[in-house]
Amino acid sequence: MHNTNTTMATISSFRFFFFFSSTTNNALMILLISSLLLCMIFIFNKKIKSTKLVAGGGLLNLPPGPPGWPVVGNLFQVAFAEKPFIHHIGDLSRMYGPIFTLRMGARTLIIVSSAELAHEALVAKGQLFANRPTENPTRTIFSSNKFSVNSAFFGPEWRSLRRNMVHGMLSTTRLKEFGPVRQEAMDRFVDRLRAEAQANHGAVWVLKNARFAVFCILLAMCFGLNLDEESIGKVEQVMKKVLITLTPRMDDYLPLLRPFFMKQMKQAMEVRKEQIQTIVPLVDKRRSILANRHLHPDAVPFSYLDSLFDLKVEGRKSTPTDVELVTLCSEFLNGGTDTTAAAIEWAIARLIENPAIQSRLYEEIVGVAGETTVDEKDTEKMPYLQAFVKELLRMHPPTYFVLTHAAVDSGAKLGGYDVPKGVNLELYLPTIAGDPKLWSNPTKFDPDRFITGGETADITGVTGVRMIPFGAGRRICPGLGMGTTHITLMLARMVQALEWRLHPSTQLDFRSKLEFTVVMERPLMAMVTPRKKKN
Ligand code: HEM
Repeated sequence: MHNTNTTMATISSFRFFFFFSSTTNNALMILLISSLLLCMIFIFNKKIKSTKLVAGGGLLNLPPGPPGWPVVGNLFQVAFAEKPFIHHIGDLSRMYGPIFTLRMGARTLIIVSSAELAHEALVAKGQLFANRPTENPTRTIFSSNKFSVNSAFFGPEWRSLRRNMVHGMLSTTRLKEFGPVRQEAMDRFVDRLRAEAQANHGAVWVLKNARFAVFCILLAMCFGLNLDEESIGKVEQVMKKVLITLTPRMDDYLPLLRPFFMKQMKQAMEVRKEQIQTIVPLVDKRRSILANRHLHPDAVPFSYLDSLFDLKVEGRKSTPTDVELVTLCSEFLNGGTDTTAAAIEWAIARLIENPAIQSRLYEEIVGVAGETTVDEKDTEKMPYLQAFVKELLRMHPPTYFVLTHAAVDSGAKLGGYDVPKGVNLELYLPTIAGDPKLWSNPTKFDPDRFITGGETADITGVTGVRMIPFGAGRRICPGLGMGTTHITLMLARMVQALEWRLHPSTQLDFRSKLEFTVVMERPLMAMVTPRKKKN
């Protein structure tokens, strides 16, 4: 999820309407709304004639905007709607087809929602649409002027950063080296769940615990430091603040309003300062360990940060500065935390909904691991668990959209339509993985579709797009392997150690909301019972 350190902030790029609920000053509000009107009238007249333009009518069942002002209808409806318009993308694509244009203030978004067009954009014409759009001033600061893998323009700088992340840290070999770190983090995770259950009559918060567990692993991989829980918690809080700060605001869509957002900009700068003050000491600590290895025989042998210290980036003379290291490390931490935790929350909800699936998973785990604690090698021998994770990512991709893409050059065409250079290209995932033309009974959660059902899915999208929870093509998530490893191992450990049931005071509710990633609208509180054997 994904700008800057923000896998997720870009993905939640439609949450700017929340701004309204947090503004208290009425006079400022009136001023803002009048400026907004003026802006709409004067700025947004250029049209992309070739794709269908959603002109307000139909969206959220509100009356259409005045003729000739397509943006007015949309922006107002989006800004004042109680529900995020993101929930209406499916309706919009049914109405306007798999490619349409939305005008959001000064930004133009082309929304793509079919497998065919996603394949064309990301794979067949991947090179043409592998760029990222320009950023707002807040993001530019947090991304050190687009010096991160997810935010960099398509070009040599991006290639160097991405190659380093993949080979330096996310390759299969590196992933294996960090097996013991994951195993230890999983032991602590299961202990935490047991302790929380014991203290709360069997109840546990799924998302919060999963988030913390995966954050611990990523932190160890990123800095190669063994931190205590309190220090980990502090870094986690700062990273959360960063994500909140990067949530798009009204002035991102209407830059003329920026003078009214000076206070928010100042607050953002304070968060950036706090982020730097929190991360730089970790960078220094690792530097000192590397300089005095003989004094730290138990130190983690390698970390992502180590690969960055001497990184030669194409087209640059110097290695990354400390502030740039903060940006790159934050991207690493944020990229895999909320995405994985969200997947775990949905997974547990599905296990609670389907006790038969839960029993089958447990039996598979016991059948392979026996009396021992299940590990990564065991999970490779568990076809049902693998199918469960695939089905999970099909029905509950942790993000609604891949990160925003953009055309590298002018003249690019998608589905026969023009895609101008400065436009945001947004690929919507749920309509692809839920397409009845591609999947049998797509609304049913059924891991067996991948076993007895004969359905297949190449989640990289190379051989055809059917479900692409990690995107596809040049910008595909480099953490695909690590993300699925974490989800699979966490689930195996959670099911082996505990039996999961619904908390009596709650109902299962599969509605979703955006909180950096797509999480359950009502955070899942589950009841757990330790399995007889102590794992
Ligand atoms: C379940 C886990 C994860 C999911 C569902 C996920 C999903 C995604 C998606 C949809 C994208 C956008 C692809 C595009 O723009 O076409 C992305 C990009 C990215 N992800 Fe992940 N991700 C996960 C885990 C991770 C992890 C563990 C890391 C690293 C530690 C990571 C780092 C990144 C980076 C750096 C990018 C930007 C790639 C680029 O622009 O070249 N992600 N991810």
